[in-house]
This record gives sequence, structure tokens and C-alpha cells, in this order.
Amino acid sequence: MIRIDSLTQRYGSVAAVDDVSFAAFPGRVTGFLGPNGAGKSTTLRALTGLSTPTAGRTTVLGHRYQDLPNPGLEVGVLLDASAQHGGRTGRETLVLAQRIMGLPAIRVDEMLDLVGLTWAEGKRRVRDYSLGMRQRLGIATALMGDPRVLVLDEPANGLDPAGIRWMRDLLRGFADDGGTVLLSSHLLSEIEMIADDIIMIGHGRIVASGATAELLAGAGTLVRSDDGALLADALVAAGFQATPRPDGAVATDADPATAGQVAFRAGLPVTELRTADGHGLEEMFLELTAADQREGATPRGIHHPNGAAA
Ligand SMILES: Nc1ncnc2c1ncn2[C@@H]1O[C@H](COP(=O)(O)OP(=O)(O)OP(=O)(O)O)[C@@H](O)[C@H]1O
Repeated sequence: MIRIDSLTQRYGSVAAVDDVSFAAFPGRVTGFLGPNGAGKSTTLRALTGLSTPTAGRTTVLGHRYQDLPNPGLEVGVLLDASAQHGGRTGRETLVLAQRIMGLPAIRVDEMLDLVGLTWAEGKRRVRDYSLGMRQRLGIATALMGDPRVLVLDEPANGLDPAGIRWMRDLLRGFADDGGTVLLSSHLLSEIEMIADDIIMIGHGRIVASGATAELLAGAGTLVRSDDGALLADALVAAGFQATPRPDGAVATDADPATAGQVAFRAGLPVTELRTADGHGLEEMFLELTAADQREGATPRGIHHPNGAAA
């Protein structure tokens, strides 16, 4: 599990990330979606200990990344595939990672196989790799320590359609085996296809979050009580769909009056009850991306100004 709690990162007077909170859960692929410059990389850098946040806290599996004694065994990270040393071969890059993590040498060949890099490609220098090959090498490094969590910044960049499908299947399998995947992208179409949950960021703030299907449908009712899990159980028992959101609210296909009655019968005091007003995710994303709205855009619709993590 990954938690980002009230993270703020300022560069001078600019808040690249402004009071951001969310969580990524085991068994799920969480897509971190936002236009260029929204604050995705800044958040992931703070999460992986590469920068010290101005305020807030980030944890992976309950610990700060910096406090993990052998982080590669817990968290696979790929932030910038082009940052690998161009003078080393792909194989040398993996051997370094294998030795740093104290793993058996066989892992290098296993990882080359896993990411579809041939023996000959492994012998080539990274500077002669295509971006897609670098992404595969980066994913091989990230997976080498058999971690339970993956943090990937724009991993599909440079992959061809077959490569994107390969990566999608790989991440799906990783999550289905109980792993936690957090990956960023500036492409809604890519995130839609791969992510179970979406966290959307714009101008350094979370503007929408929740289960992908629910966000894309964008309608229904939003109901909140102190115990979101119990409330979701009660709604499901009453025959409705109910999805607990990372911020503690529950989205359901019950109408607001019915959702309120279900909560009342379950003895759960309702603290918020409203129609999820269906402002489409795509429209919101386009609004954020529109060049003429880069400054001062007011996100609407499924909007969680507090962005509280579950
Ligand atoms: N070291 C830095 N110094 C000053 N400003 C920075 C620094 N790093 C990032 N920023 C600014 O912070 C904002 C967020 O950048 P960030 O790289 O996190 O965005 P992003 O969502 O990852 O974008 P992209 O999709 O283009 O990678 C941008 O306005 C960027 O210019």
C-alpha cells in the first residue's frame, strides 16, 4: 500500500504539489493521471525519497521509502528510463541492480526473459537502446527484487502498441497477485485501459479520485459516513452497487433518498449525501489540459478538495 498524506512541494513561490493526499491499494492498479506539469513526477519523486517535501508525509508499506533497508526488495521504481547509464550494457545495468539488492545472478537472465530483451540486446550498450527497450530494461530492474509495490512514471512512453499491451498484462498480473501498482500518465486513454482506480491531478491538486468505472460513468450518488466500508456493505446487502472511494465516501447506484435510508437502517450517520453530478472525467481532463486554462482552471464535478486518503 502507498499513502500520500498532505504532500506539498514548493519550488520558490510555486507549489508544484499542493496538499495532495491519496492512497494506492494492494491488488489494484492505480493510475495517477494529469496533464504535463500537473505534479505527477514531483509526487513520485517525494514518494521514492528523491526529494524532501516542503510538508506532508509519504509511505510505502507503512514506511518512508528512505527507511526501507533494501528498498528494491519491497518497491520497484521506474521514474526515468532514460536516466540509465548509456555506457553500460543492459545486462551490466541489471547485474548492478542484482548485486546491490544481494540477489542470485540468475535473476539477471530471468528478468531479461521476462521483459522480452534477447541475449544479444542484453549485450548492447544502453545508449543504443530505443526508448521502448529502455522502458523494458527499467521494468526489469524494478521487478528484479520481486517487490510487492511498483511505482512507475509514464512507463508506456516509447512502447509500441504490442509493448503497451505487454506492459498492461504484466501490471495486471502483478496486481492480481496482490501487488500494489501506482503508475503515472498524461493520457486518459492509457489510464482508462489499465487502471482500477484513478487519481487525477491538475495544477498540483487532486481534482478527482475513485474507481475508474465509477469515474467514467460519473453518475449515481455519493454518500459518506464515518465508516465507508460498513456503509458500502450495507448498500451491497440492500442490492446496490457500492464502491468505497479512497477519500472515505461511497459511490453507489442507489438514488440519494434510498442511499440515505439504507445508511439509516444500518445505524450509520450520514455526513454527506448528494448526486455525483456526472461531469465527465474526460471533459474535466480536457478542461485541465486546454492550453488556455492552464492557469486558474476551476475543476468541477467529482471534486475532492480535501483529497483525504483512506
Ligand atoms: N526542480 C524544480 N524546480 C522548479 N520547478 C520545478 C522543479 N521540478 C518540477 N517543477 C515544476 O513543478 C511543476 C510540476 O512538475 P512535474 O514534473 O511534477 O509535472 P508532471 O505532472 O510530472 O508533468 P509531465 O507529465 O510533463 O512529466 C511544473 O510546473 C514544473 O515546472
